[in-house]
Amino acid sequence: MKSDEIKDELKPINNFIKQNKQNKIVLVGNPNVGKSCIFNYLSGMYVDVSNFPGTTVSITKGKYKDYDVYDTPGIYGVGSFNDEEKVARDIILDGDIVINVVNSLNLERDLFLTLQLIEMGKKVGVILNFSDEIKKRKIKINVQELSKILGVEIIETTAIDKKGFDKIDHLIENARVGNQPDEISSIIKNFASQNIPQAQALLILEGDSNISSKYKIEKIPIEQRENIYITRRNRVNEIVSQIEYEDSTKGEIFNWLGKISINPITGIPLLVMILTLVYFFIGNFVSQKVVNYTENKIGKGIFEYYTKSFISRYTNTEILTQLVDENKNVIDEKLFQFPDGSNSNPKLKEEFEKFSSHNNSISNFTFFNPYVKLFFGEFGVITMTITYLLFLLFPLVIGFYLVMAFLEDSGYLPRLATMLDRAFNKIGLNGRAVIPIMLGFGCITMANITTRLLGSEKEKSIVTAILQFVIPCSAQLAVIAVLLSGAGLKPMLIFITVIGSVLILLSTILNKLLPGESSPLLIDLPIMRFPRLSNIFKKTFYRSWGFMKEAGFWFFIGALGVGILDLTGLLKLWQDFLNPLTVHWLKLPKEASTAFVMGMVRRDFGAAGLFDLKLSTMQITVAIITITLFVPCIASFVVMLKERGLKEGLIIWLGTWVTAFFIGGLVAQIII
Ligand SMILES: Nc1nc2c(ncn2[C@@H]2O[C@H](COP(=O)(O)OP(=O)(O)OP(=O)(O)O)[C@@H](O)[C@H]2O)c(=O)[nH]1
Ligand SMILES: [Mg+2]
Repeated sequence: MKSDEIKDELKPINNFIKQNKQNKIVLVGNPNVGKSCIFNYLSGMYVDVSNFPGTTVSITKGKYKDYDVYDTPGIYGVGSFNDEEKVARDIILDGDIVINVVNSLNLERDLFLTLQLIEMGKKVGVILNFSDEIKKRKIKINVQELSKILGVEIIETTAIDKKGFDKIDHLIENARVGNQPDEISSIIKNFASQNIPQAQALLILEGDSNISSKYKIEKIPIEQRENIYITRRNRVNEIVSQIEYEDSTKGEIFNWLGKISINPITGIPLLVMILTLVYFFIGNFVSQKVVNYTENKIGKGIFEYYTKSFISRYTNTEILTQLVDENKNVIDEKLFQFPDGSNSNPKLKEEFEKFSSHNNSISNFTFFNPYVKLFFGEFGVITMTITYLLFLLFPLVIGFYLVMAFLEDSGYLPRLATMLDRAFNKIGLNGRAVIPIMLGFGCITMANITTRLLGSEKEKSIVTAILQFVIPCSAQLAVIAVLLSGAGLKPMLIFITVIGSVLILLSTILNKLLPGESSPLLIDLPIMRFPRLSNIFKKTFYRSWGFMKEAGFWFFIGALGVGILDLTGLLKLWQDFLNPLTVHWLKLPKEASTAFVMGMVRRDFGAAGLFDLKLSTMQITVAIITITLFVPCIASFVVMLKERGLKEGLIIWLGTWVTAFFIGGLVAQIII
């Protein structure tokens, strides 16, 4: 039906409404929520009821006691986007009482309209329909609390069985103007002086051109409308998380957790607690126990040992094998030299194999041929990369995705995003950015890829920069924690202050400089519950595998790149260039620059290289600041180039070098 036809069709209704002094009740709701079922009951008339959204496309009028009752087409909002909306809008504006029918299963969706009706200043009563369905699904809605929050009367019904219909009279008699959110009422007040009723004023603000032209108001900027929508959407999320939960003791506890997780005052301490638990799981269990085993026993002890032994048969090799006790003290060691490969000296080879077959033996292979070294040496493209990828990174990535899937499916992550949304808005992001940033504490490469879920290019750029500059990955965090552990509180405070300031400065500047808009947080808040484990495992598996498939190759490319830099002497040159800066500006021993350059291969190498140096407390502080700010590991650099393009990637990369040395040096000049 075209809108003109509808207008024509409405004329008689409008005329009729004007003549009629009786109270007008309008049934309003999203499509397929049971309005016509209720209308049929009230009016005793038959209106087509079907399980297909959009069954009612025009207005039907009936009588109930002294009231005129109108059935309207299903709408998602009062406005003028389509014909159904226009028809419904006119009737709503004219009605005395709005009975808003809501599908209890779809509160996140339906309450959006409820809030709008209340904000219009209409007398509203709410029917929560589909009670049978929510009972089946063991969902509970705290109706009293919802009624208190909205400030209107609410009843529960099952329209197909006419259950709860005995309370409809009570609902009609008690329909009233609900609670008005401050944000909206203050904007609407401006219109009051122009004699525009509240409902019309709201619609004008929401960009309804029919109404604004009627009142001769100029076009309202689009931001205004978006602002209202976002505020309303966020309010719906907050409300739903407060009143909906699983019908069990467990459900009530989870509902309570959901409630406190969304309010910053209780949510931040809860976040700290959750992060502590995550730290114990990832930091203690996965990266200490699991990775220790996979990296040292399987990666180095089996994979690298056999690969290198095999290679050593054919090329000039020196092997230092040490036997160690539980405390890693060397109890015995032997040096085996095979200038022509071990195959040419079977006796010594046998001796080596026997000696190194001890349980607690560690063998260090030195290859002299530069190409063999490039692929199989200490930082060999094949040996190190495979150990690193499969036996260190893979378990860690699984651990991180597991935690994220758990937080996501329990309903916590969307609430965290909602809670942090306001703070993130200040730096040009929305709450969703919390996901890549949290993943960054695991692996920056993994987080780089996850920036794809952000809404706009601007957000992607800002988060990528934050990840590269200020977020230490888990490998680095471990080293930072060790370095800080003996150093006391002061270095830690300096570290956090400096890194925090860089974070705020960086994101504020980028938010100002980068063109484009950040997208609003449109997120549905699911019920808080204990997640289904099978779902979590499935998610974790697909994500981890997907990551390895996507990023694995780039780790090889990165390692090859650094290997070639090393072979050609460029790495040394770079190190020599950094030496004076390190000594005079950062006030660190010159060997620290080796640690920095090694940080390009793997960020933790960089930090680990610092263990061997004798550093004062303040030098430690400078070193960990520099290393945190400093270039990402080569794999994350390559993946960043792929995600963000050559230009942006290189700018960020160079930016991190300059910032790291500038800020690190500045701190050094002040505190050392
Ligand atoms: N299980 C269950 N089904 C219901 C309930 N109320 C309505 N239905 C079913 O939901 C479908 C839609 O009902 P309608 O009354 O046509 O909904 P409506 O809001 O008028 O729909 P539109 O006119 O399309 O916007 C029908 O199949 C009804 O049988 C309820 O309380 N429980
Ligand atoms: Mg209908």
